[in-house]
Amino acid sequence: MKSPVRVAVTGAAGQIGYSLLFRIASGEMLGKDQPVILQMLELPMEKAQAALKGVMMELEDCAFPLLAGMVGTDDAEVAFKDADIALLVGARPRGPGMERKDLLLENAKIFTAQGAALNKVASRDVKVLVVGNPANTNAYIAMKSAPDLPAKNFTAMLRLDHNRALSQLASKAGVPIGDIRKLVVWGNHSPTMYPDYRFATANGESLKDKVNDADWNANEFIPQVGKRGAAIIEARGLSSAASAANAAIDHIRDWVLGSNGEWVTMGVPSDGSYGIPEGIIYGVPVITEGGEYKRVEGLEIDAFSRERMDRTLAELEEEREGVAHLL
Ligand SMILES: NC(=O)c1ccc[n+]([C@@H]2O[C@H](COP(=O)([O-])OP(=O)(O)OC[C@H]3O[C@@H](n4cnc5c(N)ncnc54)[C@H](O)[C@@H]3O)[C@@H](O)[C@H]2O)c1
Ligand SMILES: O=C(O)C[C@H](O)C(=O)O
Repeated sequence: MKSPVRVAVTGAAGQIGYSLLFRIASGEMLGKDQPVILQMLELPMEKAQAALKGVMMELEDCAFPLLAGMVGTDDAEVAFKDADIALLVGARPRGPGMERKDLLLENAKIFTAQGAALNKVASRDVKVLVVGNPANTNAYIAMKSAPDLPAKNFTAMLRLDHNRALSQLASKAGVPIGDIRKLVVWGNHSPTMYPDYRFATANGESLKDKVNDADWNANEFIPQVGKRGAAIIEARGLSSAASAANAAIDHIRDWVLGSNGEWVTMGVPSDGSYGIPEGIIYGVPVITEGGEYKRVEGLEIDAFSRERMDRTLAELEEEREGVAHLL
């Protein structure tokens, strides 16, 4: 039997938490042979703590053989103690009509405090995934607030965007989702993101050549993927939860267990490649192996792509400026 992995989840009693925790405990994230200890953080408020207690009762009632322990707390240093993986979900979500920018300052404070707590008590190898919005900039804040941890350990979730793009492309090209390779979503998890299917293939065939529709790309695919979060909020009255939890599972599973040579999108601190200034947390194509991610390098960036990539970068730089006084 493997020794248990400590998985911290913040916002554990929220919508995403409720879709996420049970799948982690059942082995869908780290494997059916990997015991986990769930370390769950919620706000120090009676209602949030009561809801967390209820979630823990339900976890108990599932009798998951892989669930080797549980901690429920309102103290980040307890939740992050020796954590191997930290899923930073807890933050205020957007409501109808709100832009991600509206959340920036409100949620930023959470990530300075949680970055500092991770810095103090988490495993030095902790893998951090920020889901709470604005996810890229929150990951940047947490990374900057944790100077003793390697910057590469901090990532933001663009996997939901990647998965959304996969579905849309599969439907347009008339190919099974599982056949699609080499898709990427560049940049910020916001409407400026750039889903890029120029390199995508299905069974070796170029999907750009197959689809051959620049108008669809510019006027349907890119905006629809970018605005999908708002469309879900409009339809549900609540932001996406099950699909977000699913993407978080995909992101961590691939990071830990490997992507078998396939491209996946992760928001990671830039190394300066592709004209993205170092340190900015930007969605890029990566291949994961042995618990590490490696950027796909040397892709050609044409003029259309450059313009899109610079636009989403400009937004990230603006967000970074907006929180500079907190760091
Ligand atoms: N990156 C993505 O693709 C993506 C997708 C969907 C949602 N999101 C974001 O994820 C976040 C959570 O969404 P949700 O629908 O679960 O929201 P929710 O309101 O249902 O749950 C959030 C939970 O976090 C808790 N919380 C708030 N501040 C906290 C703190 N400082 N420490 C611990 N817990 C805290 C709240 O009490 C609440 O239970 C939102 O910011 C949302 O916008 C991101
Ligand atoms: O769009 C939102 O605010 C929620 C989430 O980020 C999403 O993309 O569904």
